[in-house]
Amino acid sequence: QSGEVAANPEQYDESYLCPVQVGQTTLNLDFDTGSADLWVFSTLTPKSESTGHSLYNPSTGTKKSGYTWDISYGDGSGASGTVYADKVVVGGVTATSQAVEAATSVSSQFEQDTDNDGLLGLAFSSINTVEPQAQKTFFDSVKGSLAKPLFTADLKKGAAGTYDFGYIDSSKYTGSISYVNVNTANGFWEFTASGYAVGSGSVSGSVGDAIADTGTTLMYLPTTVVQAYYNKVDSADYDSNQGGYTYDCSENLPNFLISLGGKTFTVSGTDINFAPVDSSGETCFGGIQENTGIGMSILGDIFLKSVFVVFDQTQSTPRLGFAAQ
Ligand SMILES: O=C(CN1CCCCC1)Nc1ccc2c(c1)OCO2
Repeated sequence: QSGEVAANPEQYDESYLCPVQVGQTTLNLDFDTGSADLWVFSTLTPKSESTGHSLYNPSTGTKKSGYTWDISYGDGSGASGTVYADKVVVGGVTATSQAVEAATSVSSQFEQDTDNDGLLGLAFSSINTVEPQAQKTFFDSVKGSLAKPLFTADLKKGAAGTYDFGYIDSSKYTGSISYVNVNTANGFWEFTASGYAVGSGSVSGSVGDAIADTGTTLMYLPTTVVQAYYNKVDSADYDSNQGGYTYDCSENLPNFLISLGGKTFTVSGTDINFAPVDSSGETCFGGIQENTGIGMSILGDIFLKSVFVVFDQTQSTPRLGFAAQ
């Protein structure tokens, strides 16, 4: 089988939500290549936490007795609950007995984002949080039945993009796809990014160890790289109250160039201009921030909306393919 699903941006492209049939209900889920749990708001979630969300009703599923899950994300958000097996359909691709993690508790960030009805993890199943037995991601559940064991991400700035499962749609990118090998030891789509440049010119240095993470809004890079970037933005400075680099919204940001698999990709300065820090619209928060404390760089949506990405398990070593879109 193969299929295509829309990826609809929230305000400021904070995250992208995709319609997914879970049991007999369609939910809008955040496809997250940085985690491996498929969890949903449910009729088991306290009403005080689930108002405004679409809810999965586990009555259509088969309860996995004694199974629980509990996930915490890098931004401090999290959720936990119990586990059911049920039908999950994404863009016409069907997992007939997918582990569906029903939330019995969610953190305030999820409670407040009423567009988001849960997450569909697309990292490696080795980091799934279900106890006493880790469960397969949706991709792992359907991989064997896909025309090709791969999926692609084509996210866009302020417009609906797509995730495709089982095929590469050559109309969604330009030029050739350049591939890098993935290290799955940490359960992420992790690879080594090469040189970078600020503004224009030839790339140099090295961004290094990085993950492709559709569930993270921004780009988190080494301090040296981030300082080199904001040195080219006159009004920029690190604002500890905001927890990152801010600048005058009126200032034009330089492009950021990064070399992956021997090909240089350009993230436009307009894409790096993330959002105002408050309703006055005077000061803006940058889409490139420091990776301090994370342990690797994260190429999140700010980067991914500039490229077409292939998450490829056609070979014994998984690969990431990047092309300009
Ligand atoms: O937490 C996430 C992504 N997460 C995906 C699931 C929804 C909530 C956001 N990313 C992240 C990962 C590491 C970080 C970070 C953010 O901020 C600083 O370090």
